[in-house]
Amino acid sequence: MAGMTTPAAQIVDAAAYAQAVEDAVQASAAYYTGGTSVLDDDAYDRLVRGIAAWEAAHPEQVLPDSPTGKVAGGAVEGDVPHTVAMLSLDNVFSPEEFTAWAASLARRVGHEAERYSVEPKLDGLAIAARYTRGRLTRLITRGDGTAGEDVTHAAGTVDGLPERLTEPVTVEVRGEVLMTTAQFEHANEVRTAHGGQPFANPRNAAAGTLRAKDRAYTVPMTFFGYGLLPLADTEADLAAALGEAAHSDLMARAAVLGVNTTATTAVPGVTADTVEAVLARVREIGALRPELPFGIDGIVVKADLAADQQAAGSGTRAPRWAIAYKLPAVEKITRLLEVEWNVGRTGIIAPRAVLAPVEIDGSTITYATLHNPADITRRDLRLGDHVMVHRAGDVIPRVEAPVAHLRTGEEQPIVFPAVCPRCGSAIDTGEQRWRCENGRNCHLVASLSYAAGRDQLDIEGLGQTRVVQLVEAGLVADLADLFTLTREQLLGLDRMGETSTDNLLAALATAKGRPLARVLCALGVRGTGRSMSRRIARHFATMDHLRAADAEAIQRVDGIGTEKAPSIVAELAELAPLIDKLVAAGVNMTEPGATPPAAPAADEDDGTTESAAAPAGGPLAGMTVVVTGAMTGPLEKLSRNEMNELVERAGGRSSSSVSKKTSLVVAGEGAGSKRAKAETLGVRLATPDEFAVLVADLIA
Ligand SMILES: NC(=O)c1ccc[n+]([C@@H]2O[C@H](COP(=O)([O-])OP(=O)(O)OC[C@H]3O[C@@H](n4cnc5c(N)ncnc54)[C@H](O)[C@@H]3O)[C@@H](O)[C@H]2O)c1
Ligand SMILES: [Zn+2]
Repeated sequence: MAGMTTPAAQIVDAAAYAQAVEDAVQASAAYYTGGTSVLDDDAYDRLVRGIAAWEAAHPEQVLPDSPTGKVAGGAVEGDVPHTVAMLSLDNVFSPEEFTAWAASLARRVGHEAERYSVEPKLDGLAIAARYTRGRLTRLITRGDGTAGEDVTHAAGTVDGLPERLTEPVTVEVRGEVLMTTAQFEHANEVRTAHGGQPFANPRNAAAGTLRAKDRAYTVPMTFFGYGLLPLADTEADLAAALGEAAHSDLMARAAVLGVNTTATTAVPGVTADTVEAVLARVREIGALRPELPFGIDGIVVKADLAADQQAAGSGTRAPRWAIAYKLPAVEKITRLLEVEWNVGRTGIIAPRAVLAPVEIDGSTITYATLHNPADITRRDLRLGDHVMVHRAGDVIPRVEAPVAHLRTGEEQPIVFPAVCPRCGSAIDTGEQRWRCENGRNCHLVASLSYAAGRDQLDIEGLGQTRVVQLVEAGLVADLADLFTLTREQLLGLDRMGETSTDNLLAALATAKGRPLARVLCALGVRGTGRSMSRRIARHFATMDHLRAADAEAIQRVDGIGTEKAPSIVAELAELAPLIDKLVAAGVNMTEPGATPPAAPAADEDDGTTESAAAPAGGPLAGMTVVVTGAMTGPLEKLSRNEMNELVERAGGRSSSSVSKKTSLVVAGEGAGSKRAKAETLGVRLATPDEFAVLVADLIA
């Protein structure tokens, strides 16, 4: 995440400068008040950088309305004066820029900052909550920094901002009001049900909702505190204590008072003693960002000690003792050109948005997921809409919502298919995700290619082209047909010589002996992927035991809940004829090394029985292992899936994320954030070679 400072907009003359100032002020006003800016953050930042560059070259022409150097770009006002100014933050975009900032802070303070506090930069809006003798009496927005707007009407709709503190103290709590992803989805659902336009993203939704009065409905938001300070009538001892406390102590104090803080999240505020430690934490928070249930746009680093903060002081726009380390923007506005309906290997018909190409965090995005038809309706999307597109990490990009006030009236409704776009069969619309009634047979090529893939039955020589050939020749109508192919049938195909025929037959014979976990995965039971298939196979040991299980018994498998269990039962029922056919063709239906679960005793029906199938011993017994980076040495040829299988064969549990519960991280070359996280958490690390020694008996 180095050096992605937004390039400046090019401003060529005074007229363009004046226009840019007007545009920026307008966008800012919309952004902070109603949540309807026509610019995404990147476009806004580019504009402001262009304005700043022009002003640096033409200092005598700076317009009084210019957004530079002002809180909220000077675009908002308020009438409730703040006790202490509520400022913005300056930004850095790279480790180098952060290091330079830390050095400049050291020069101001006279020594290096004693300690830093490192917190996520929550992407909502700042608010001051005043408590009088423990009761919430006033809510005020940041406004222009000196005075804000009274939004006390929102009290009671913000989770984490209690109406009463646990102690009868008089204090001001500052923090961010935002909508979690779930709250945002809910807000748009409620809003569109009331005939309103959906909000483009959670931040806009929070801004619009906080200021709205007298709405027919309320939608919840969430508060995270990041400041605690005295008010004019705060008791003197408490006022003095708050003024001298380190930021980290104030946060602990806020939590004790009952205020929500980042301590409750996957990215709690921490302290760090050195610039290196700060940067390590920045990397960790950046890596966790795609998984967080709320938006963050960076990391805030503060001098932790009150003395250091006082020595550094504040400017008019931002304090000098804190800095925002910005992460790349994950949202851009672009146009929705078309919606495609694609049939997947299990017959699911999924809508996909075709977008005007847009660059987000270094990648050009042209497609985004639209989930399902109900989701399209809920978001009130139309063809031709400007849409906010979200993309974080490796997660598939998604359309958040239309930027509804940019509509021209030319937008067209999205037409849902009446029949399967692939085979013309009827569509089962009974569930959120629509499905072709032809099921797995609709897109047979996709389902067979998947089943033959490396992490499933691993049938060498059976690539997509060959699958198409077999299907078109009418030799294969389902997965089981593969295993009854004859030499003559194969030799009759184009480009199939003696050697390739023998090789394919040998590969099919090998595939018949794969463990149950691989067979389950190849069947493509909806709602189960590779690791879930392994857990199910280990738990039940044989297909017969699995097929005999009801929803309750399936719920005993780690990670299967009340929702998933019945759908797995239904899937297995649907697959029964195919499974019978596979058995008849001689395909293995057992999991080596696993033992079937004992019938539950009459007195233990609490559903918490541990899997009896896990091998009792093994070199990794009781350990949770994460594999990251490229494998080398004896493990070089193993895919990530095969590494996870190896971990489980050795009695361990494989996991993809590092936490305090992780026992071991196998870190190969190129391991990044997971290794960093293991190091900060003190989790044991092993190289691929060291790990190979540990499990030597299993890889012979
Ligand atoms: N799209 C638009 O039209 C538009 C218009 C104006 C501004 N913006 C965006 O807003 C940003 C600038 O806004 P800003 O002045 O609010 O500043 P900022 O968002 O860069 O930083 C200051 C704010 O960070 C927040 N914050 C979150 N977590 C915090 C923590 N742990 N500690 C302290 N503060 C924390 C506070 O609300 C604080 O006011 C830019 O990124 C810009 O792109 C966009
Ligand atoms: Zn179909």
